[in-house]
Amino acid sequence: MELRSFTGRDDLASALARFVADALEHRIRRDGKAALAVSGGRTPTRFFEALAGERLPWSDVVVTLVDERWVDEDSPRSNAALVRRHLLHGPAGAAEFVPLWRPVPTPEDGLAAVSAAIADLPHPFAAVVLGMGDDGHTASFFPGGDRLAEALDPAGTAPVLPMRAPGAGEPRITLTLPLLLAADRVAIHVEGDGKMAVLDAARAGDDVAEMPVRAVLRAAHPPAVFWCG
Ligand SMILES: O=C(O)[C@H](O)[C@@H](O)[C@H](O)[C@H](O)COP(=O)(O)O
Repeated sequence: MELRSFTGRDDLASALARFVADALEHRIRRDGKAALAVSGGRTPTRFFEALAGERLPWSDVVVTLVDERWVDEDSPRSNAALVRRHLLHGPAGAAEFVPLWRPVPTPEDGLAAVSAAIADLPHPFAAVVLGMGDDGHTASFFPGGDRLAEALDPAGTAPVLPMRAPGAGEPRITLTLPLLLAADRVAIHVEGDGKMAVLDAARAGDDVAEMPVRAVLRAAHPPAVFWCG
């Protein structure tokens, strides 16, 4: 992995926004459209606001999520609601947004529709921004996840899978590893000394089932890790 360290959260947010905006501009110049997949959780808010301030041809950008909790957008746990609130406003509101949640009871019920919507996006993605949990999960690749091996299979062909895991809270839906790693640029965004300790532990071992983020750290085209203390 390539570590990019910052002294403050705002500096990190600006640099990550530029890293993503460069990738989007490049893909738009080449293909006319570009897709971006972002993570939810608590970390990305500042980055979303910085990215929303980038001058981009936003109507040529499609935004989706790396993963989603199976909750409607009124829930405080909805990643889609977070993206709408902090990224898709002002000029960035012209971007198309493809959410991963559908108003059906389970991720299995929504899987066909979500898979079709993801297949329709411009591929490969220009950029993917991942987060990381204290248990070493990334996207919804959780330790103990019921479909973890399938989601991490480098030869897997499903773009999207449901995921249930003890540490996941509600059922989830996630883009799969090969789709994410095919992106032009992959970043992992982590903040705080605790997350750096988790990253160090991940780098020190091999067992992907124990810390699934290892599958991303060891990718042939390794991610850029954006970190600040
Ligand atoms: O929906 C989610 O939960 C995420 O996409 C997930 O993979 C997240 O990136 C990590 O759990 C880190 O979350 P925090 O930023 O809240 O620590």
